[in-house]
Amino acid sequence: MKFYQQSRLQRLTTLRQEGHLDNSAYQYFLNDQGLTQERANQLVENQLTLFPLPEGVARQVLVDGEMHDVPMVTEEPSVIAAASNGAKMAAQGTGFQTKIQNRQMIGQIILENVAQPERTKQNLLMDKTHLLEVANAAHPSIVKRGGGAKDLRVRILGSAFLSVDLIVDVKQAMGANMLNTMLEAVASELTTTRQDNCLMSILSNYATESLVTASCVIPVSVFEIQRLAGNQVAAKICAASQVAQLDPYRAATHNKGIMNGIDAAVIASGNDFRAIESGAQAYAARDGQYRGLSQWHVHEDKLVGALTLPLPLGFVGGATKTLPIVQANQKLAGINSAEDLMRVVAAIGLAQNLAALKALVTTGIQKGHMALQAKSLAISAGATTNEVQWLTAKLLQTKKFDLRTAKLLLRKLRQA
Ligand SMILES: CC(C)(COP(=O)([O-])OP(=O)([O-])OC[C@H]1O[C@@H](n2cnc3c(N)ncnc32)[C@H](O)[C@@H]1OP(=O)([O-])[O-])[C@@H](O)C(=O)NCCC(=O)NCCSC(=O)C[C@@](C)(O)CC(=O)[O-]
Ligand SMILES: NC(=O)C1=CN([C@@H]2O[C@H](COP(=O)(O)OP(=O)(O)OC[C@H]3O[C@@H](n4cnc5c(N)ncnc54)[C@H](OP(=O)(O)O)[C@@H]3O)[C@@H](O)[C@H]2O)C=CC1
Repeated sequence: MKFYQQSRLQRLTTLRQEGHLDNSAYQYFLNDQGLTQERANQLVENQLTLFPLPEGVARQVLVDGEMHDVPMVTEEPSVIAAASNGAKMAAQGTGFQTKIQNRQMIGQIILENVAQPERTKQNLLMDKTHLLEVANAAHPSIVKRGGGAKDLRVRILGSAFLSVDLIVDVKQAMGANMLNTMLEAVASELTTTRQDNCLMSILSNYATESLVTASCVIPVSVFEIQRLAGNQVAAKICAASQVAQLDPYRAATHNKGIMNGIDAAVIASGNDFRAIESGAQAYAARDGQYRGLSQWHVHEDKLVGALTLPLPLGFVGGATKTLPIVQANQKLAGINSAEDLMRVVAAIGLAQNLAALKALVTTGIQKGHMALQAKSLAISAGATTNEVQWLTAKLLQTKKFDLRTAKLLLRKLRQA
């Protein structure tokens, strides 16, 4: 029986037997030892309750020669199936190859009312060594870990603003808090010793010093479907990716498909998904036009895809220790560092994109998506656990995926 056809308990047993869950992680998932109300009350303000979301796993995601089971948290049916589908197709070629271009965070101190921007810029740059020392003195523990402030750059914004950009090696953390501490120390130094007008200081989520690329090369024969030859499907996937380079209306949806996978994996990893979303969207508009983050082309008889985006993810810090499930997820995913996480999350984004594009240019999205969405429709219509399977099957038969039809069918079942 396929993994996704098994019951939840069977799936957990399979993962344990295959060695992907150790006993503590297995017990954690089995007994649903989620967040307690007490812990939640310590995490956010005015806490009322917990908001549960389903967590599933995309299986056998081949990244740099290693298989990963990637936990994904999402409310949307078909996302995890699509990620698994994309990963399966990629594994029939090279799997995903990844490259981390850098892993540093950028923070900004904004100066306002700068009378002589170019002169101030040069003065600040001359003071770079001292300012880096001030930054590092504000967070000495990261320096002991081999990280810390590494560079300082200055950009003139408009006629009277300057951005003093601090570049920090944050090691295994996402680094927002440590960066903000450093930035405020440097801002205070600028105000007191140089009388600069500091408007604000905060890290930038446009994390262009934390770029990662995932790519894959897949024989076009993998894409053969019904009447369409593999090379025809591959050509259509390339054409779809080209449209996302030309049209922001299509690019936004193309990128939503990528973020279906990325957000779900990022949430499961306990990272700040708003930070990742904002960085990815800014990067998509980096040359002044908003474009698709991934591109596909055919080379000889292979489909070649690549996705590059900023993924400043943390393996420690943030919610990675405060949400107990994150440690179980890290074990399940076989992730041991921030770099592992960046590679796997980028791969999931490309897998998700491939599955969506293939569906769009062949059967259309509704066939696969609605087959899985029908279950949600059945639940929305009020079906009980015992009725869901019957109603889902009926909806697929009628091919009418609306609430009215679902309610009507359910009423008929109950009257029978
Ligand atoms: C839905 C599928 C996967 C069906 O896929 P399929 O090809 O019709 O079915 P299949 O039975 O041949 O399955 C192929 C593989 O998919 C996986 N798979 C198949 N079913 C399951 C399942 N129940 N649970 C877990 N995994 C599943 C699994 O890996 C399976 O291989 P197998 O293990 O059988 O050898 C396919 O049609 C697909 O990938 N569609 C894309 C769906 C999608 O992208 N959904 C997101 C919502 S739409 C959206 O928000 C984004 C979008 C589309 O707008 C982005 C864009 O426009 O670019
Ligand atoms: N714009 C944004 O995106 C903003 C985001 N945030 C939030 O900030 C949080 C992330 O900030 P972050 O600074 O990462 O998290 P934390 O404040 O949790 O700090 C991480 C800490 O982990 C410790 N640590 C232990 N081992 C390591 C290691 N190997 N490498 C690096 N650090 C290690 C360090 O402390 P020590 O060395 O002292 O042990 C480090 O300061 C998220 O919750 C995010 O939502 C906050 C403000 C703005």
